[in-house]
Amino acid sequence: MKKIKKIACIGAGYVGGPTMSVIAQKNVDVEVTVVDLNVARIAAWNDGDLNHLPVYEPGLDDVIKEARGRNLFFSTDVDKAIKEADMIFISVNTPTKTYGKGKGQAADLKFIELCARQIAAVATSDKIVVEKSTLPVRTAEALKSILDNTGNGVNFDILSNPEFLAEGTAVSDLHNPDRVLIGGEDAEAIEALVQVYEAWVPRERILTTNLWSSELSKLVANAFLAQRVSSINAISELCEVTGANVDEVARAIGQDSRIGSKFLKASVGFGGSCFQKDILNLVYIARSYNLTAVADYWEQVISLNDHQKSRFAEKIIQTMYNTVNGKQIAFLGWAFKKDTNDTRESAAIYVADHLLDEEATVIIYDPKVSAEQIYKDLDYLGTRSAEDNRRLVKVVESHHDAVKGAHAIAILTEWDEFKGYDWQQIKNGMKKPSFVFDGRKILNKKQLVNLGFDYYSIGE
Ligand SMILES: NC(=O)C1=CN([C@@H]2O[C@H](COP(=O)(O)OP(=O)(O)OC[C@H]3O[C@@H](n4cnc5c(N)ncnc54)[C@H](O)[C@@H]3O)[C@@H](O)[C@H]2O)C=CC1
Ligand SMILES: O=C(O)[C@H]1O[C@H](OP(=O)(O)OP(=O)(O)OC[C@H]2O[C@@H](n3ccc(=O)[nH]c3=O)[C@H](O)[C@@H]2O)[C@H](O)[C@@H](O)[C@@H]1O
Repeated sequence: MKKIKKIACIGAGYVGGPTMSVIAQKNVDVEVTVVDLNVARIAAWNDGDLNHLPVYEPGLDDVIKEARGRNLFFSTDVDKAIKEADMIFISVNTPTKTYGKGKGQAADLKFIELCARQIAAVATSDKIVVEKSTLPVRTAEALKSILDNTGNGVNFDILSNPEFLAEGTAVSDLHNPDRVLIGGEDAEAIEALVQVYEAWVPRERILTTNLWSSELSKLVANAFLAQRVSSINAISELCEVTGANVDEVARAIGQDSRIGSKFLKASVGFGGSCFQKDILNLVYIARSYNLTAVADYWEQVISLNDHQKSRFAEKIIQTMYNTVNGKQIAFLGWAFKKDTNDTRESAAIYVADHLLDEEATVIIYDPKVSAEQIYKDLDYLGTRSAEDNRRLVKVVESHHDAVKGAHAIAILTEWDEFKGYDWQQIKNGMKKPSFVFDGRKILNKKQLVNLGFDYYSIGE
């Protein structure tokens, strides 16, 4: 059995960076090199100041401190890393297509294909190629075809090893995964990857399947998780009109061990780079096999999520006497969830866009997201000019500056620090009546009502 000595990973993003760091941390005798075309990103991974890492994840700095320079390296020299490695992870982005056939639904595989072509062109020895990115089922077939037809006669084994980490808890998810999934055809290649994970993951948690089950399971896992959020969010609207409380309903149903208590927190809507993208991908695959009922079923998870985001924005407008024009609305949080600086598909972007259409002034504070990123997110929508976004939106460095003189506060991310603020002091500095719209259900309703806030929380 061949023991892996050198690993390369193409793509130093939210998955490639943390995943490879932990693999290196736990496999001291394996040299791990993470490569990326993005020079600034690699420079940030190599930065001596660990506060400058390109990905913010609790605990990641300690892992990097331990492994970087020992057996973990970050580089822009993709060819060299490919050439030297026995095993190559592909962890590049697979966004939703924005053009051509499948636009708005299918996964854009151009980055994956580029990696395959580069591996094929450069490799001079046998490689195990591991799909770490989330991919449509049967992508391995395409990869194999590119590698075998343009390669230098070397042997490529393809494995699927989707990643299940969640952002904000990436390091603990990687240290202690519910399961590791490996799909493949070649027993030796599978065993080589099993050995890498066995350095810290108990063998019974490493599942091996055929390639197609592994690729599909990743899309299905995300679809089921997102479906739970949309299901509870659908119930949150029903709670608001019936007098039920969605947290109480979630607790009551979650105690049923068949239902389970996790992922039942009603919110302003799910975000993140993957849930929507992966469901759209699943829908596209189902449609391409003419499975209309299956596609329609999963598409509803996204429709409900869109509804939840716009419903929250509408609630703010209606409650504030049907106009927010010129009113100052403080946003606490911009990231798609707490403990990450990632803003991709964050509900905050869409809620802000809706309010800006009504000419509200939005003042944003997020502990980890930069002003540059926030403007980039809004400009990307193309709803209004960059100039108008800067006229209507201010990004501030402290929550004090966001809430001072505000007509309303909207909670868009569940950062823990928001709970500990001096809400009496906040109230004193706000316009009256002072509204709070809690899109994350993190504040103490009784306390806020006692302080005289007009408090709205989803699902109550
Ligand atoms: N973000 C997450 O929490 C999770 C993401 N995934 C999946 O993992 C994959 C990667 O996601 P992220 O890490 O979030 O993406 P990302 O966008 O943060 O990172 C991808 C990186 O790949 C680089 N890249 C693209 N093409 C390249 C090439 N030809 N050569 C070298 N570098 C190249 C990009 O410059 C970028 O830095 C996606 O398929 C995603 O669906 C899976 C589980 C969790
Ligand atoms: O493929 C991926 O990218 C990853 O997608 C999700 O991870 P992530 O998006 O990082 O974060 P989650 O904790 O799943 O949250 C997703 C969104 O749902 C929201 N959410 C989650 C749970 C909940 O009960 N309610 C709720 O509104 C979160 O606030 C967030 O906006 C999955 O949980 C990971 O297993 C998967 O690897």
